[in-house]
Amino acid sequence: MPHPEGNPMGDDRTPITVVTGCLGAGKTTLINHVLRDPGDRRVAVVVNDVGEMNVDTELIQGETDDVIDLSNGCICCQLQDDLRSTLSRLDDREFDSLLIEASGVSEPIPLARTLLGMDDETPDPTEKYRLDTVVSVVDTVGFDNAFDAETGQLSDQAADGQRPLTDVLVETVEFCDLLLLNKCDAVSDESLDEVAALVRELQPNADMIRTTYSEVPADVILDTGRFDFDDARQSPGWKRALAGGDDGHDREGDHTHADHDHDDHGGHAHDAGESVADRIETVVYERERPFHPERLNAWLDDWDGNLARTKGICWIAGWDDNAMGLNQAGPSVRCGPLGEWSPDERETRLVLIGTDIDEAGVTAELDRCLVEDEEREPALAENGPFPRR
Ligand SMILES: Nc1nc2c(ncn2[C@@H]2O[C@H](COP(=O)(O)OP(=O)(O)OP(=O)(O)O)[C@@H](O)[C@H]2O)c(=O)[nH]1
Repeated sequence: MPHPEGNPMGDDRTPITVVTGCLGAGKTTLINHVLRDPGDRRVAVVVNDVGEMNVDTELIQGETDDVIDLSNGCICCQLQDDLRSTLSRLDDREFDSLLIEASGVSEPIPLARTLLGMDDETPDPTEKYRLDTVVSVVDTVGFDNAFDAETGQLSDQAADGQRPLTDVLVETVEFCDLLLLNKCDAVSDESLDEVAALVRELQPNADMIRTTYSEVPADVILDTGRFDFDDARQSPGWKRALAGGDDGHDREGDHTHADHDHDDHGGHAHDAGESVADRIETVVYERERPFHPERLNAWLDDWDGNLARTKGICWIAGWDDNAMGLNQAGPSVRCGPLGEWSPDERETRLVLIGTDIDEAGVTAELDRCLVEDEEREPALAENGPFPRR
């Protein structure tokens, strides 16, 4: 079935749907489900696996002959060239939609940039294709565990030997236009509501559908005309909070006041009848004074299980020429130089998203990490704690 409003602006290029999500989330299950009942579309599939053997290709091959295997690397980095040349080789007249299953460790933004021809490499995929939909399949069981300070299961598994899975998990949620909360059969209703509320805070824009065995009709993910790169880049909850967008934040230029979403969440009183969604909070922390590196590092080490996501820039003493990007997703915390800034730009701007955050407490903790008036600013120590990777 074609896109209900026809191709956007008469665009007759072949639509691409990218399926992202962590290892084991249900991406292959989704693709097989769609291939079993694609309507009147012919669908080709590109499957990426980081290992030498692409198991998913074998799992999908039973459903269609049109499976292209890209393995032994990730299409968002090592296999970008292979992806471009594969797409250009394919005869796009043979199919109506192309599904790309990203590996469980693929970062969605570089992959989207490749598909949108934004890296100016040849062959340019946009000659034949348009990126149509980015679906993020969320393993609700894994998500629940990943952000649980007690278990923190995902954090123990190195995704590619370097990046913790929580990073990838959060990125795929933040950069998409459709979310499938999958494995709904395997979590309690309460956990599911909690995951849904947290996912919504991380990603306020994308449509969200609860699924079991990734069961959605094909036309929900194929040729939808949903994708817009700029919208997707601006949609993460932390970006909107920092920009003072429509998230209920009061930002009156008061850089010494941590703020949060009182309107949406009804303040701090957590009585028994309060829903999980009410307990998810976003706090903005802004200061024009540098952090003491050792104290900030100790605070980062002592990850508060209630904080699911912290993102933003920090001014860290000793690193005065560099805006330091802080990126925390569950127990994974990275912080390193993002680029130079001029002296009058220096400030810390952080967004903290989590459940039952004690706003005053976390603000006071962060304030204690700042360099005091009477303290001499620490010089950049050679063996200092930053960058943290
Ligand atoms: N209980 C339950 N299991 C599911 C569901 N969806 C998928 N699974 C199972 O979860 C496992 C992983 O599913 P896949 O579809 O292979 O996951 P994937 O995202 O393709 O995994 P990778 O390719 O390793 O990244 C399989 O055993 C599926 O049968 C679901 O909704 N509920």
